[in-house]
Amino acid sequence: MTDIILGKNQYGKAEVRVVRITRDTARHEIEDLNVTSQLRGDFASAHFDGNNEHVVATDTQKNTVYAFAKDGVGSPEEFLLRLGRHFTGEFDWVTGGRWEAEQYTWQRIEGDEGPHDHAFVAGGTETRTALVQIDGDDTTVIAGLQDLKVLKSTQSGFVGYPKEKYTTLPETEDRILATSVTAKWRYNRNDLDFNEVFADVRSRLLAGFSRNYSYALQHTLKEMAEAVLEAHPEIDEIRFSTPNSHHFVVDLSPFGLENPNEVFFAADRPYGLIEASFLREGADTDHWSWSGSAGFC
Ligand SMILES: O=c1[nH]c(=O)c2[nH]c(=O)[nH]c2[nH]1
Repeated sequence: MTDIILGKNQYGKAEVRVVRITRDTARHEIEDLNVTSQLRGDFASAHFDGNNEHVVATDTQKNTVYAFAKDGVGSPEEFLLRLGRHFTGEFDWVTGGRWEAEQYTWQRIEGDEGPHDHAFVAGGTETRTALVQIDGDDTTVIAGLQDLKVLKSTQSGFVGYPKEKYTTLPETEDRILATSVTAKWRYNRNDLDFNEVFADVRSRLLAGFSRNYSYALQHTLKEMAEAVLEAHPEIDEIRFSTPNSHHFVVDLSPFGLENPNEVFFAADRPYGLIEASFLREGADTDHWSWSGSAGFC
């Protein structure tokens, strides 16, 4: 018999879809989440002995998500912290875990008499994300957003790159810059008003994107990161994954027409993929809490 030991493992229920309507008044609130709960700890006997006495069923984890939603969500970060503290507090052998959520954006429909009380429209492509990682006494919260589509129609260029035998790209000092931002930022505290900080980070990301001339998407990411890290000492690090959604000027000369950056072909692929992390000086460049977050360098 080959000796086998158990390496890293975690388990739980993935993608629990929960919609919480707060209906204390006629003006309803909606919170729409996709929650994943994964436990880590001593689960060797389940893997080696067929003994499930430590296995808090994934079905139980799913039910806990729905039961906790009865008390309200509040913010995805707080909701995940409640779940994580519950599982690590309730079961001695659960020493940590990973709790992750996406929150979908719903906005009130503008009705005849202003914002509607209980009718909503999906808020475009953007999704808010949250992650809570617990390892023993360490709890780390990472907030984020994905698929936030932004574009500026001028004040962007790309020049000065190496020209060699495979280079055909012409330099430009006036192009469209467009991307779909996926960003995640790591907090150094857990006692925050997460909704308030999220709203402010989002608006600073947009301000950073739009503020200055862009020499490259790389340069603009640094502007966005700086806007966030300067204003939020409770954030140690922000990571980006951003496709450069190329817009090519269409050659209209065959039709005898000029095209001074007015008509573009919006290519969906291939796209440049620009990823970068920015940290407060002295922060941990490889913090353990990023483990399992795919799609970032
Ligand atoms: O903002 C850009 N960054 C690049 O790295 C790059 N490369 C490229 O071909 N175009 C661009 N644009």
